[in-house]
Amino acid sequence: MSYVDEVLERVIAKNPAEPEFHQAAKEVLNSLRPVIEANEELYRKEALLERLTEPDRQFKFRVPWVDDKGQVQVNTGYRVQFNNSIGPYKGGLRLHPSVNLGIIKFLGFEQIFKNSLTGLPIGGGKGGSDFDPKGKSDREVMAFCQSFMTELCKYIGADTDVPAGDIGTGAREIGYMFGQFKKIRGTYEGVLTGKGLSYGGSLARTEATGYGLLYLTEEMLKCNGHDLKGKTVCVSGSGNVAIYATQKAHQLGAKVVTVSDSTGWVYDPEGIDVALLKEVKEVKRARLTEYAAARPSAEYHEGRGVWTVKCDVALPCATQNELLLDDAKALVANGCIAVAEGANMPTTLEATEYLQQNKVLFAPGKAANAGGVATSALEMSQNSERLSWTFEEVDSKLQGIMVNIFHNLDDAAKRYGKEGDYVAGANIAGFEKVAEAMIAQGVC
Ligand SMILES: NC(=O)C1=CN([C@@H]2O[C@H](COP(=O)(O)OP(=O)(O)OC[C@H]3O[C@@H](n4cnc5c(N)ncnc54)[C@H](O)[C@@H]3O)[C@@H](O)[C@H]2O)C=CC1
Ligand SMILES: O=C(O)CCC(=O)C(=O)O
Repeated sequence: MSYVDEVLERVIAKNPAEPEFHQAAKEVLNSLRPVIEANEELYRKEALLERLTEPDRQFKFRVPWVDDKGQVQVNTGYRVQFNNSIGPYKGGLRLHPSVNLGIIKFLGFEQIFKNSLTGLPIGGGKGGSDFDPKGKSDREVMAFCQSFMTELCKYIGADTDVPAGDIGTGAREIGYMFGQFKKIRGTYEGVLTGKGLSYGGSLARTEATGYGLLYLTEEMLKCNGHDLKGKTVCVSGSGNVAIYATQKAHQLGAKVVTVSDSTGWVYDPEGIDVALLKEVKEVKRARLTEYAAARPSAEYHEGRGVWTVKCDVALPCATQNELLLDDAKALVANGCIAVAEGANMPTTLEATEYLQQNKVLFAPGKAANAGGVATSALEMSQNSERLSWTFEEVDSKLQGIMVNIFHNLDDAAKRYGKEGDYVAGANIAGFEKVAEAMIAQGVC
């Protein structure tokens, strides 16, 4: 049996009932086969893949808090510190009822390679809780965040592990968590990123994941003889990533015609009105029905359906496994030329394979959405030097990082005879640096 197959079997046996983690491990290890085969003796002796697929450590803890009726509620908190061979653990905190250990492990595993691709010194980690901020009062969210941080603060620090936002964790939640960290630990340090601008946050971090997605997509299209300008784009989701992806797509001359949330989706043939979307989602925290009610050109549909709309470019920006094989077939049938993942692992393995077989340019999330964590690393740099950079300075560094990521993964794919396979390219380019650092640091 090949080394990759042995390790995949081991991952499944050792981590039962964690399908998302199995899926991420399969995607990465299968596409690393040519690299592993070229170095098999060394990697086997080093047990490199066994070490890479086993988190350094994982924390699971009780998060009790009191709701507005005086009732005690109990959630489960997680932090998985996956790999710190190239820098302190770095990765977001997801607050969503679906969160479990397997989901946090898939996200933490992906983060290792994504963070390596940024070219910045950050290792991979992820955390979160099954707490649902939806429908909770600000006081309830604060109570949860304070309780969550009361435990998490034992394991994190500016040079150890630096969490940030993800689904359900935005500026409000980061603020409450930062306040509690400071109160308990008594230090003022860059322990979280995505902070507010008045207390150490970086300009452009809010926009970074969505903007970065478009910078990479534009470069991928350009290098394949296409122009983003004039293209019709379908976006899914309507959170942080989706909003700023839509905004940047419009700035670059494309037209985004869809967005979605967990209950429905909007088709707006005149182009999504970003100011209205921000008002509905960021200010009112309301459903997309409110967007459709205020916008005469928009149609609202219940359920899923974004990928049935004819588009040139598809940007899944909601959550994992939201673009299925049938969706991929519909995109291909409608002439879609590119898919770039704003979310983490939004495309199933079967759908990815179908898109690639049908010559759709496919940029995987660990490359395409790396602008968020890259800008978080820029926030860490600013915190360390006690300075703040301008929006333009951060945005231009972000743009450079995203263009570089594309060329690095394009080169890596070519080096291993997989030209145009950006999934393989991203995994290989991300893996090479981490593998070298792990071997250089000995058995640890
Ligand atoms: N915020 C960031 O900087 C980064 C986020 N990501 C990824 O991007 C994705 C979106 O994250 P954010 O925009 O930050 O979160 P968010 O909480 O701001 O928005 C999430 C969006 O996804 C939608 N959504 C959630 N579950 C859904 C479901 N089952 N079906 C349809 N829609 C659903 C929500 O309605 C919301 O519109 C996630 O996969 C996250 O891991 C990746 C890199 C960085
Ligand atoms: O900004 C960060 O540290 C993490 C962003 C994130 O969670 C991700 O890249 O998926």
